[in-house]
Amino acid sequence: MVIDMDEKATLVIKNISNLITMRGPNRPRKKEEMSEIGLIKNGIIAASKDKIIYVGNGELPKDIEIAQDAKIINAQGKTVTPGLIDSHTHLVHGGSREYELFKKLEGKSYLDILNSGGGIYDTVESTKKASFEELLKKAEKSLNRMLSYGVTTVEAKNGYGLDDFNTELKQLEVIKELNRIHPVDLVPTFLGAHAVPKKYEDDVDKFVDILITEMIPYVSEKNLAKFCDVFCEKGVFSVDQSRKILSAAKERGLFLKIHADEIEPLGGAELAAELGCVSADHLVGASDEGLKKMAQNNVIATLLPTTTFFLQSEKYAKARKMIELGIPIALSTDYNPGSSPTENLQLVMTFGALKLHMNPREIITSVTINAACALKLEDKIGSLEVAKKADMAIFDVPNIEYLIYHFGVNHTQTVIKNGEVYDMTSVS
Ligand SMILES: N=CN[C@@H](CCC(=O)O)C(=O)O
Ligand SMILES: [Zn+2]
Repeated sequence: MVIDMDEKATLVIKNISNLITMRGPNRPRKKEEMSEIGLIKNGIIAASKDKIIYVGNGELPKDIEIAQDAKIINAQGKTVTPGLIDSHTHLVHGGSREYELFKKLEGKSYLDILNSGGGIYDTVESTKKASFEELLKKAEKSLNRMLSYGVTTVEAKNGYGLDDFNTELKQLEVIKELNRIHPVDLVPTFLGAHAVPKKYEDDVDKFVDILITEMIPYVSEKNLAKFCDVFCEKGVFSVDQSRKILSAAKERGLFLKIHADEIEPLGGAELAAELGCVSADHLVGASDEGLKKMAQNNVIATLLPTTTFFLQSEKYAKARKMIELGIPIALSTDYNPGSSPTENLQLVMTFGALKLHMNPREIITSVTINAACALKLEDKIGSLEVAKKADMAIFDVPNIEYLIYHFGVNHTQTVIKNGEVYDMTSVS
């Protein structure tokens, strides 16, 4: 192991029964690489403030000095992983949509509800009404919950203002403020094209034009987002409209994501490949041709199995086929008030096994290094290696298989974010 000897250790985690390092290249892992998790038995890891300075097994080398006030954690019987990364969320929104669940149970589909003016439009109304402070407090509560599940970095989208640009900006400002005050790092995504505003129903191209000429230039100038995203779906934004929006964002220096083929096979996967999107998300209906193109163009597939579950769809994304084709996979909660009202990434990992038939090592890869790649943060996070951020989760489980198997509960014992220690035993 490489050692950085200039810094004193301020945190040492020792006797780690299973240390999952995810060491390896800082790029998306695919095929068999997705099963290489860099497991160290009886591991030890040291950090100096917010950076990792040693990763190995047994004892620390003699030449690493331990600071007098260093925190020493004994992780005998525990499993340590890189801090988990939730790379697709709609964290900031007003209200909730519990009534919609029961409409779905009566047989209404997600798109039926949306097209009859409910769904996303309902959350748009609640988000418009909510003050900055109210949105901040609500999102902060969710972020605390995410941290408690071992999550240390979260992507967050706007998208509940639509043509009301001030509401979209309010959400992006909430994300910015949370990033400042909360230990979890947030990555902002501009999702102005989340649904067609009622006012532009008969002239969607007019709204696309506003996105391209007004909203995207403003967001990029003010540095309010790192990514741009579009809900490319039948009855929402077409492939052509999505292409226009994403191309304009790319020209302005934003990285691209796309909600692609969530329900219908529209050609979103093909578009992601054509435009060089960093990730294409959902993909339940993606065509085989689209998947092949994604593999050829190194587009990450962000899969959201709790959404498919909550929408009661029988068909899940074809994760095994994607892995076989060489598409790197990330797994995420898609936390949102309509189709995935959960902050629990550990639950998503269980669904990765039960519904996507991924093995435990592939699942860990999908919520660490591949999720880091989906946020273009692979140089800083996603694996436990010298010089990377001291972001880690200590789970009270004997192995990663157990973490996935004993489901619906929180296994986190401690979260380390930027070298700071957060005890989670009281919240689990
Ligand atoms: N599909 C579009 N957007 C979200 C759902 C948002 C909502 O229903 O509020 C998703 O990723 O599932
Ligand atoms: Zn989404």
